[in-house]
Amino acid sequence: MTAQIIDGKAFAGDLRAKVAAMVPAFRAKAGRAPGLAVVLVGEDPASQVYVRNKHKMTIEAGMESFEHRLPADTSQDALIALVHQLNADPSVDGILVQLPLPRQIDESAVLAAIDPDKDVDGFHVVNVGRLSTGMAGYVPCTPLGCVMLLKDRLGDLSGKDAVVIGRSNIVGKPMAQLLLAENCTVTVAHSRTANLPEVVRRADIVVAAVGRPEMVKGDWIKPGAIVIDVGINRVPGAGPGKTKLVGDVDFAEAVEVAGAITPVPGGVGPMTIAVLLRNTLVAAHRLAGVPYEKGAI
Ligand SMILES: Nc1nc(=O)c2c([nH]1)NC[C@@H]1CN(c3ccc(C(=O)N[C@@H](CCC(=O)O)C(=O)O)cc3)C=[N+]21
Repeated sequence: MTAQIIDGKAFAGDLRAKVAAMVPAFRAKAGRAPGLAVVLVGEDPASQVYVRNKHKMTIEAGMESFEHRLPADTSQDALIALVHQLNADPSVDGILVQLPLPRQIDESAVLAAIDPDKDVDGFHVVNVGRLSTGMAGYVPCTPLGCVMLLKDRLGDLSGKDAVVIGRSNIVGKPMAQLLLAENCTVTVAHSRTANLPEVVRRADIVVAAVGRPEMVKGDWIKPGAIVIDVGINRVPGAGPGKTKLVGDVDFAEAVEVAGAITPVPGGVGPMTIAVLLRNTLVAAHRLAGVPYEKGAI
């Protein structure tokens, strides 16, 4: 049996269209567009591509995009001063500080400076706490996008065995919290997990978020399982000087065993930006006091 390919790019396109469709009504009620501020420190080429795409898609959704590009040698105090300015700016509903940050800057200090009610990335400890205690807050975009793909495929996730490979604050841990909230039985595996292939073989749902190219092999997958590949790894491609993107899952092998699988690229990646716009729309409603129908998107 060959797995169904989960088209994250198409799903993300639909989600962005739904967000865009809700913007005019928000504008009419609030008298302004939702606004997203993105802060990029330094010149990392991959980060620049991502920030450019995000800007384009924010505009396409009818929202305001505020870009702040700072030099690589920016001080922590200067960055935090900008965050405070964005916290106070009534035209800004969402603030995203692109990670990773240069060495001289303490990431946790910067994230802590963001107003939790503008923290559309869901990285502030207040939102981490809200997620883990079941309160309404902002949920990190990548794991929320993964859950949307899973629910679209499976409907109710109750009672499913889920294995999350990776324990980062950005994907692994919030992913585990979200799956728990969906009544999955959740295992979080990581680099010290004993018998990882065996652990993964138990799972109805596998989420791979470790950043190791093609680590998860086909014979680790239970036949029919749903495989969500969060990895985006650039590796040498066909021919000199060429590169290609691969996930954390050996796609060619896993596609022969899984029930459904996300490709890389075109799987989870595009969902991240779509959910960012969705979170910004929600933040705009909350901050402007415009009612937002829970679960509208
Ligand atoms: N504060 C913060 N929030 C983030 O959400 C954040 C961040 N920092 N730092 C960097 C990572 C990376 N990230 C991606 C978003 C979209 C794609 C994406 O759309 N990928 C496409 C295309 C990939 C390509 O062609 O390069 C795909 O997988 O199909 C990938 C990666 C968000 N990040």
